[in-house]
Amino acid sequence: MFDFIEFSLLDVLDILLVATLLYYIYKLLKGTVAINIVIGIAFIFLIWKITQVLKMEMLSGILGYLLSGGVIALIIVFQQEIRKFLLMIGTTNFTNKRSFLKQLKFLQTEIGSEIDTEAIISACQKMSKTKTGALIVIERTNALDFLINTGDSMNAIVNEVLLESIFYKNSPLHDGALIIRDNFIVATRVVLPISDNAKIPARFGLRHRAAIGISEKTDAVCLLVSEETGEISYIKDGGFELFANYDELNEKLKKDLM
Ligand SMILES: Nc1ncnc2c1ncn2[C@@H]1O[C@H](COP(=O)(O)OP(=O)(O)OP(=O)(O)O)[C@@H](O)[C@H]1O
Repeated sequence: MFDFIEFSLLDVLDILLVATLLYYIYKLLKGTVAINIVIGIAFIFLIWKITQVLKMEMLSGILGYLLSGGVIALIIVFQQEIRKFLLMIGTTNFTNKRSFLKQLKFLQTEIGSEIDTEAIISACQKMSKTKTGALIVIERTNALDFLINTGDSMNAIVNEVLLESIFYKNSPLHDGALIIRDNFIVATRVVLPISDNAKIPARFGLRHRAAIGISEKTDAVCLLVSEETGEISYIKDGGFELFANYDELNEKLKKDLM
């Protein structure tokens, strides 16, 4: 019955590539107003295809012109998003040899196997008690080099006291975010992209929006201590990860860094 459907290995590859592309576009646009525009365009595209199949010449012609001429308009409207998308593609595993090797799992190593999560969480606990604001970004497979340039690079092994002193209110390094790669603090005073997700409650300020922003655009995870409330937040994939206690937080972090 389905003899007319020819399906080759290339078609499978084609579908996989389109799915990957759509996934990245979705990841990039998730939570932004741009997603509504994309849904609108996808809808017009669908109607255009239907009108083509039904041979409705006039409507299909109008929609065809609209879609082809709209490409340039789209590039202008989505300038920022296209830039971020290319940046994200350019900084994923394949250009990062170290992460790429880890992805291949030849050595069965874990991305953050050596990261001293206990020291990080313990520092957060202390900063929470003193209501010291902190923003710690932990790199996973997406390289964060493009962010490091916005701050001061550093090369220090993760250490509880060091983390506390960096975020100490009078320290010249306390502002912005700190980046951890493997078990090293590789940058401080980093400026992160701010999320424009309209669903983030108004009580969360720029520190929270910055953590959400970077976790939307890359697969990095963030630990954040609020200066106002002392509350510790764990942010991943553009949202807050809930935890009941510090042991659970440590377990989650270790698992996510595998
Ligand atoms: N784009 C950014 N990248 C990195 N850090 C940022 C960024 N924007 C703000 N911050 C940090 O957040 C601090 C300001 O936090 P703000 O009070 O707006 O945030 P908040 O989410 O309300 O957090 P808190 O509960 O700690 O007040 C700044 O001093 C700076 O250190």
